[in-house]
Amino acid sequence: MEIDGDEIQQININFENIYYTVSVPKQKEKKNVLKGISGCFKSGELTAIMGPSGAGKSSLLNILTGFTKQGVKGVLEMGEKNTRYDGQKSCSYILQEDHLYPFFTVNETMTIATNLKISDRCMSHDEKQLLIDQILETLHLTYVKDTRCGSLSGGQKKRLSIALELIDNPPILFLDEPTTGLDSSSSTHTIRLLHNLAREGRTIVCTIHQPSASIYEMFDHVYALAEGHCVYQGSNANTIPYLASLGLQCPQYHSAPDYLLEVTNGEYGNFTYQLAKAAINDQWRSSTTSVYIREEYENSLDRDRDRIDDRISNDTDEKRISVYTKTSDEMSAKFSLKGGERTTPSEWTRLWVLIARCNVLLFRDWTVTNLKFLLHILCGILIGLLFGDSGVNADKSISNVGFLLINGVYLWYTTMMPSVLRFPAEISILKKEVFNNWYKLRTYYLATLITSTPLHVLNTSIYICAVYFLTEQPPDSTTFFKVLFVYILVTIAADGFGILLGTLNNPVNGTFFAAVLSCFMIVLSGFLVLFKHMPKMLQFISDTSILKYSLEACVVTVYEIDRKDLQCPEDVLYCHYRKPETILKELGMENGDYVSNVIKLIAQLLFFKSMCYFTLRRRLLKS
Ligand SMILES: Nc1ncnc2c1ncn2[C@@H]1O[C@H](COP(=O)(O)OP(=O)(O)OP(=O)(O)O)[C@@H](O)[C@H]1O
Repeated sequence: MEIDGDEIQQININFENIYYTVSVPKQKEKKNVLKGISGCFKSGELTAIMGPSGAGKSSLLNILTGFTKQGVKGVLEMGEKNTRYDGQKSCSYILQEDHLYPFFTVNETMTIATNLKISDRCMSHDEKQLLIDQILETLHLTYVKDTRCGSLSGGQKKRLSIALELIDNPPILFLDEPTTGLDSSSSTHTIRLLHNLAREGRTIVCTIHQPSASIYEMFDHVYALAEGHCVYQGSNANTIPYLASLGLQCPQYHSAPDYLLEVTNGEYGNFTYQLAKAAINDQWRSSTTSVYIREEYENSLDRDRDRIDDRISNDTDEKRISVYTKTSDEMSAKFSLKGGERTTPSEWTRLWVLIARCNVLLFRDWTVTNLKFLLHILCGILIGLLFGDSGVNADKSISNVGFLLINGVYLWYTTMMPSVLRFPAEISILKKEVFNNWYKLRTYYLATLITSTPLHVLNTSIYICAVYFLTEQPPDSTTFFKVLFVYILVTIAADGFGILLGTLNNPVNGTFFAAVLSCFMIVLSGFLVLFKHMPKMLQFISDTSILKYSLEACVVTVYEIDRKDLQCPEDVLYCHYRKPETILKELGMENGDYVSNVIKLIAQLLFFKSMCYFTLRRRLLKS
């Protein structure tokens, strides 16, 4: 099978006078995180953004990727001068943590990503599989192709995260601390891989905390930050000569990255200002600089001169070429099947891919589906047995109203609580995928709605079937389906309410607010405190309780005016609630109407669901 080769677009990133300020709570003055830094990250080079903790590395990366826009001033250009910067469209951002679904295998994860990124019109299924196989081979992941992501090692997860972003062959790759959490051999492997990918013409930029000397040597360009200033921009080999030019002689047995970090950390005094001034000069990036330095420092100590010379000769292009030629050739041979003009699938196609992914996830994560089924059946039987024949027994009518409320409360809680925790857990994956243009947020949200709704209907039906018949509610199908419909609406609304709280708060606060607000909803449902007994000025609050509408809709359905009298047990002398209308009057629901309550339920449900989308969007932008 032959697919035309795909040229990698060569894009340089230029930035000038980047200032980034943030507001700090309880402080009048804004904090200057980046203080007018400039630089150029070239295609075909692997760039390291280095510096001590808090220097502004992540802030710079977030600005370059387009993640951070607020509080940023300066010029960012991509490619030719004056080209409009649209980092988000041309780059992929690989975050520090590897956010992968643990229930999918490596091959499945790659297939889903390929289907989301490449249209079927430009690549057949077999061609996509070939592309996946090649990327996996290049990243040494073929042997774990059928392993679930949850069982991968840290290094394998990192390589898979890179593999996922290589599918659409982005010209720019940003990585936030790609070696964090990896052992030294995995770290070296990952950086070597990035180096090779850069050699194909990509612009690869990563932040790195404290690279070893061998890792440092693989970076073509080093951009060091300290206190928001650029304190060095140049090749790895020029680091020591650069510092020496400012009188900072690297001690014997110190590696260049260690010494650079020590200097930027202020271990030899505060040189930030001098370094920032000297770093404006970008002569340190070119290999010719090395020759210049050799002359410049001819008079330095023999030991230092030897080291400088060693560094310079190590960095000659000749050496680089001899080391990487083989790998580059291998890589280009492998990537010759990357595909010609690639088009992205429509959002409609992506929707189906996401629906399929959500469905598989639901069935693989047995705690979400099987356990819920089982619990609904067990709880349905238990609650049904507890309330016994309350549906027909006139002596148990008050218990039966309690039963109609308890059903709503049970379904509300069991649906809302997992939903509060669901999106905080998924937000990182969502953030990564939406930002890297896998799909739009609305497509994802629609897919989750489409997948979760049938599950809510099924769970509610299982529970209601058990309790309805065990408690001997009216046996006609119309009443059954009317009651079932009300509880389905409660369940779907609970899901929306949970997601809303989950996206507005962190999980701890989310569950706290969910519990407190639900308690109020129960109290305001019109059963524990009758509506007529509520203070007049507070009656309107009960309108916010979704459980009030569900209870009223169920009570007016079960105790409709023309229902026959309820049975009074022989051993009971007097049954006050024998006539259904007595119950309705007692609860103040004699004028209650099923349809209007259902409309209010639907309105609340739609409100929660649409608010969820906006809060999710806000949360995504904020994080
Ligand atoms: N949104 C923000 N609000 C307040 N302070 C911020 C914000 N963003 C960054 N900062 C501050 O700016 C400084 C630089 O942060 P940044 O995360 O860029 O540093 P870093 O070099 O990546 O550090 P590390 O290596 O520890 O991750 C820190 O002091 C941080 O507290």
